[in-house]
Amino acid sequence: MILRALGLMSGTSLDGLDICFAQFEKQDHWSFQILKAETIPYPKIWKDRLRNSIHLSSEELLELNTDYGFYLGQAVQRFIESNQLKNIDVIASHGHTVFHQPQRKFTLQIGDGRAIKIETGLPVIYDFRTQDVLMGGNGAPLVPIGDELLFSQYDACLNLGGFSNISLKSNNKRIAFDIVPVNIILNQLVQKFGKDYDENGELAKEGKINDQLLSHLSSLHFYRLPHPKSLGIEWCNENIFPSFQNIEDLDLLATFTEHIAQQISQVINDNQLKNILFTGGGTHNTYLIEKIKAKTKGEIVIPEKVIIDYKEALIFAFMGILRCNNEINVLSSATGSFKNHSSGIIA
Ligand SMILES: Nc1ncnc2c1ncn2[C@@H]1O[C@H](COP(=O)(O)OP(=O)(O)OP(=O)(O)O)[C@@H](O)[C@H]1O
Ligand SMILES: CC(=O)N[C@H]1[C@@H]2OC[C@@H](O2)[C@@H](O)[C@@H]1O[C@H](C)C(=O)O
Repeated sequence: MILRALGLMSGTSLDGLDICFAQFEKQDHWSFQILKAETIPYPKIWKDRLRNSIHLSSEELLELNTDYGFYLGQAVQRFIESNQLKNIDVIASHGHTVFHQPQRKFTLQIGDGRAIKIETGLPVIYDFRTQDVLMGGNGAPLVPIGDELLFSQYDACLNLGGFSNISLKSNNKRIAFDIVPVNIILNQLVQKFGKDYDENGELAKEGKINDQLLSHLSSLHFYRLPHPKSLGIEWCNENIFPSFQNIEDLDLLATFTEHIAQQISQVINDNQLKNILFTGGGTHNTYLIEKIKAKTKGEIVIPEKVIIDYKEALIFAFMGILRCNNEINVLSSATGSFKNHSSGIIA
């Protein structure tokens, strides 16, 4: 049986809405094919509205939830029409994360799925994280189910986004954890040069590594903690940015790029990973990738661009398909909930 789904993903960097249209087939195991994928850049108004969402009153937030749902619905309807897509079984929408406090048992991804259904007339699955949080889990990471069922040929899958995270098999269980902040720091450092990101690590290449800062960064407690563990901007504000005083910007870039490469290669080497799939925007940073390759014995697999840029949206599309079949789409070994489950509200 062949099933086709549209996955919608709004990443932490607010560059735009990732849409991935893919088909999935289950024989003895699941396989996929990406048919069309696109990032729709957010207009300034939407970037501002989403960035400001944490400061809204309850009423304003409810209004944003509705407005953003219709925005998503219209964006995906335009995508369907302009690409003349047919035979779509389901739309799976991650939404935009506003709050995420699993310890207090709530997480909020806005963008009402019912509005997407009204705009498109298609079945929609949304709100993938809440059920896991209610079941004692962290509501994240969810992507490991896709790593397990669609990318099992790799020892591990590593994402280089705002933060770097990895999922891998350990004692027959898929575990996942954050490794080190990546673009959330690099992007901030290059702002002084009037850039959004350090293209191919060109600026980092020009700087000199500051050994004292490098050894301070390596000594941070987080890196010695066992999994599961995750990082957030609050951790960077407390532990990373204050150590950047009185050091040249180019040297900071060089040192932090080296730090990222060291932490990632240590995880690869410690877990004796033989082949690791790299995805997420940071995979385009050739200088960073060269550094990681130089420090590891494992094979760093760089897939085609569409997988680098759309793997998360692809996996959300896949989670939608699993949900339609009432199959498990969240792994408790990755999120910490009390059992595997099939999550997402069906609009
Ligand atoms: N050629 C390049 N050189 C260096 N960095 C790049 C390049 N292309 C993209 N990037 C980095 O990738 C980032 C976008 O990555 P991605 O879309 O995976 O982030 P995200 O979706 O916000 O992350 P997350 O998975 O944390 O939500 C850019 O902000 C930039 O830092
Ligand atoms: C709450 C939330 O939106 N978390 C995101 C975020 O962006 C990256 C990281 O933090 C990851 O844990 C998660 O998304 C990915 C897609 C996941 O759940 O696997």
